[in-house]
Amino acid sequence: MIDAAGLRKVYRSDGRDVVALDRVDLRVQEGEIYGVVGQSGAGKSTLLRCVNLLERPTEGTVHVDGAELTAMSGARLRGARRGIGMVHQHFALLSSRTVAGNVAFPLEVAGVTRAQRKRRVGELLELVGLDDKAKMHPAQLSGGQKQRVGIARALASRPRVLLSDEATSALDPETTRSILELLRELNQQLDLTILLITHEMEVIKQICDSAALMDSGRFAESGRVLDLLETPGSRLARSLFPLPSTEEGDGVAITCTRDSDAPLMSELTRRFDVDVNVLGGAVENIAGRSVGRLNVRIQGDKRQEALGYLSEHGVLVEEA
Ligand SMILES: Nc1ncnc2c1ncn2[C@@H]1O[C@H](COP(=O)(O)OP(=O)(O)OP(=O)(O)O)[C@@H](O)[C@H]1O
Repeated sequence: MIDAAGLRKVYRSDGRDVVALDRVDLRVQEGEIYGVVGQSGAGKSTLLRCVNLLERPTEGTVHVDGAELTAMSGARLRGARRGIGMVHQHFALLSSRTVAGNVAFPLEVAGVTRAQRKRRVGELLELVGLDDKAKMHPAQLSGGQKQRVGIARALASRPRVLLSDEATSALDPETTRSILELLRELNQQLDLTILLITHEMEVIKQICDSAALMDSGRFAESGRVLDLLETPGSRLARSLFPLPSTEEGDGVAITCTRDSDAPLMSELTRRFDVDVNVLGGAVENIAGRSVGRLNVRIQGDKRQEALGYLSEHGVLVEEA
């Protein structure tokens, strides 16, 4: 759905070049939620702005829904952009307009008739759970409600793709969760493809199917979240699901991302006559799946065979 290839963006600042994007390849499949996470200055906002051509990349191409945006300009580009909604960290609402007036704004710009606007605004406010707030002004709303207005406005022209620029960064944890749940519902109900940027691992954990870790204008890692969790040494996996640290130096970290019918631990002790000691760990819901990460100590003559057995059964085994 989104295919950006070889994206480079160089800004000229104070007489020197700043490379904000350094040959980034991004592929977001139709219907998925893709999160880009990284520290401040990593290039996340630049990437998002290059995807909808608010910023023209210095090099590289961007295709969205099969159309090459980098080959367009003027009215054609503005038309293509209607298929891409955007939500902002600080909501970007018009304070003089009501909630309904804010949501109607892009429809007015697009020349939609008054009757159609009214119907569409009603549908959109219902979709985001604000049908009783139509006549209020942004100043009368909570942060979460403002973001719901921002989301409704972004969906006004029925885009197939939604870009989210730190949509939950200004919100408290509980409101963040409810906005993320809303995004997940919209993704499923409307088959909406979502590309979001964030600096919060929780966002990736809660709703993303795929993710990339951005560092100095590049993707240090990218892929399906569950695949990354099964990738030895993945930084993203470690940040997503850190293992509780233990005093023991000989622990083995094991990560299990699939449901297993086999009682693996008791099988280990039976088959290989090893002692298994759980030093710490947790089970969390990540990308819609229960993922377990344990720090264990396995002792016995057949320790290596036991670890091999775990690997054969799809468990990621990382020795200290
Ligand atoms: N218009 C600009 N002119 C010059 N340099 C810029 C411009 N916009 C961004 N940069 C630089 O490009 C780099 C990437 O910035 P960008 O805003 O994309 O990072 P980010 O990961 O989104 O950071 P943050 O989370 O703080 O918004 C930074 O070094 C930044 O200073």
